[in-house]
Amino acid sequence: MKILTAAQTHQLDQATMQAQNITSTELMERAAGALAEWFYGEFHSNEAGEILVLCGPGNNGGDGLALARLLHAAGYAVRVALLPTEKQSADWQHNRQHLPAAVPVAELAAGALPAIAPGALVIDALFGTGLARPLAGLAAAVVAHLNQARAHVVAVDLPSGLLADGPQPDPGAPVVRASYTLGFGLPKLAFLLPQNADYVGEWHVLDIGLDQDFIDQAATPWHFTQLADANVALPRRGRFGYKNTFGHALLLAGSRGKMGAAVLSAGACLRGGVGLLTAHIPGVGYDVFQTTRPEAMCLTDAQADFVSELPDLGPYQAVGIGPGLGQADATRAVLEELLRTAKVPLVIDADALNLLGAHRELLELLPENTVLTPHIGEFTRLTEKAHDDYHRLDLLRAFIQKHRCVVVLKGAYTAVGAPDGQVYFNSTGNPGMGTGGSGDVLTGLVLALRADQRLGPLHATRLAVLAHGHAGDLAAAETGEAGLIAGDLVAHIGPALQALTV
Ligand SMILES: NC(=O)C1=CN([C@@H]2O[C@H](COP(=O)(O)OP(=O)(O)OC[C@H]3O[C@@H](n4cnc5c(N)ncnc54)[C@H](OP(=O)(O)O)[C@@H]3O)[C@@H](O)[C@H]2O)[C@H](O)CC1
Ligand SMILES: [K+]
Repeated sequence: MKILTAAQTHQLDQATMQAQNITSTELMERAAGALAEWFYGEFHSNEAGEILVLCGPGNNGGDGLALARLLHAAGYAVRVALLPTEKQSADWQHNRQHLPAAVPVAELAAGALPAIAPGALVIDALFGTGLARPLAGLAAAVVAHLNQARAHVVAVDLPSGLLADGPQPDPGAPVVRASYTLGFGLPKLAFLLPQNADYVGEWHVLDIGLDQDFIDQAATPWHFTQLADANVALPRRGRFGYKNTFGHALLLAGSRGKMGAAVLSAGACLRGGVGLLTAHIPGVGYDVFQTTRPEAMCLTDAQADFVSELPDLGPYQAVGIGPGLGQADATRAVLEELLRTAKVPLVIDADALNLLGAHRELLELLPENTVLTPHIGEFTRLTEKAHDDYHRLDLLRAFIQKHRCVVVLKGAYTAVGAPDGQVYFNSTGNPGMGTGGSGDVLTGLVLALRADQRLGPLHATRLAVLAHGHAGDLAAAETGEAGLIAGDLVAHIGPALQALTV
């Protein structure tokens, strides 16, 4: 699914009207209908209490007026408060005229803002994608008043005051803190960034039949990967597939006290469908590794406590390095030798990323399409401290294009960046996955899919991220989010991949 800018969204509206030969009023009616359907499912008219609809002067306010009419017709108690302005959009006027007289309407005024009881339902239809500048004056006062009220706010299209696609020009200007945000057609970039989470709340995208041809042709670096995405499905295993098709992977992992990372990562690689797995680990880990992962082969390093040797890479179709590795100088040398000599896909995580961050000259050695899987802290060590989430995305795009690699920037909506600068946000996963070892599991899964000879680098990585999150969702359904541990992720990789197989 693509993510478009506010400007592209306006063009998409126009293209939809043209292609489907409908008026903007009809499109607004569809939007309001979709909003109302969501409401019927979420809040029963007997329990909703009186719903306050705050309407701005543009089409966002028009959506609010149309929704107020539909909710009133469906038996909800509704009142409307209008932001006074000199001009209103044509569809606003149409929907104002069609609002039944039985719905109370008031104009918002500075000294007389409407009383909002705690827990009341409020629909925020003040501003959407037409926001042209930070909120000030009466509009800002209304939003501040609303945020203080501790109401349940449902934002239409965007929380008012928030830009769809870029940072706030005035961080001091107020933005509605919504419990729910209901967008149309496609998610917005703003929905996916942690800095906006308190404004956006739980978001949903409602289908209003927007023109697919326009969407297909629209240029954007931003995408949203969902379970149903055909581009990231796992091909079924042919009856005559054999171990070589699925590859022989090498995993360099573990150090004294961190052998669990190697065990978890190896487990994920095996459950990810790799043909064969060999782990190269420090001597200290031999017993624990062979006992817990009898399906894998095991090479032990001359050093007991850390990895100091690179084995012959001849037999392998992909190499992963990093989980639990430590940052010994001899380990840095192994990483350097790997980068200089590997002819097969590489997956780099955890302490191997920290070594890259501490020795940035090594970044020049990264083979094309190497997969790096940093969390935000590790990414900062590779680049610089971002001043906000949008800046971090700029840094991500600059990094992937410069180094021609695939970066998995881990977070609530993990972003997979490709060497051509395209970025794919992941939709699966839950907060229970913020637990030790979760990243090691992802590394093992990416490694398995990079070893799979049927998948390209981006396909393998996006699929691994999607399946990892889905495994987390399947696991959390059994354990709850708090009880989720990384081993549960490993146990659910099989069913998660099964669900993604075509
Ligand atoms: N496909 C869709 O997404 C559909 C979206 N719809 C809805 O339409 C809005 C976008 O409507 P638009 O009229 O373009 O914009 P807004 O309603 O968000 O706001 C425009 C008006 O607000 C004024 N404005 C802008 N910024 C400020 C501000 N900081 N303070 C005060 N006033 C502001 C602006 O006035 P100008 O002076 O800038 O001209 C406009 O009056 C979208 O979000 C959806 O909700 C359609 O209903 C259906 C399809
Ligand atoms: K809004």
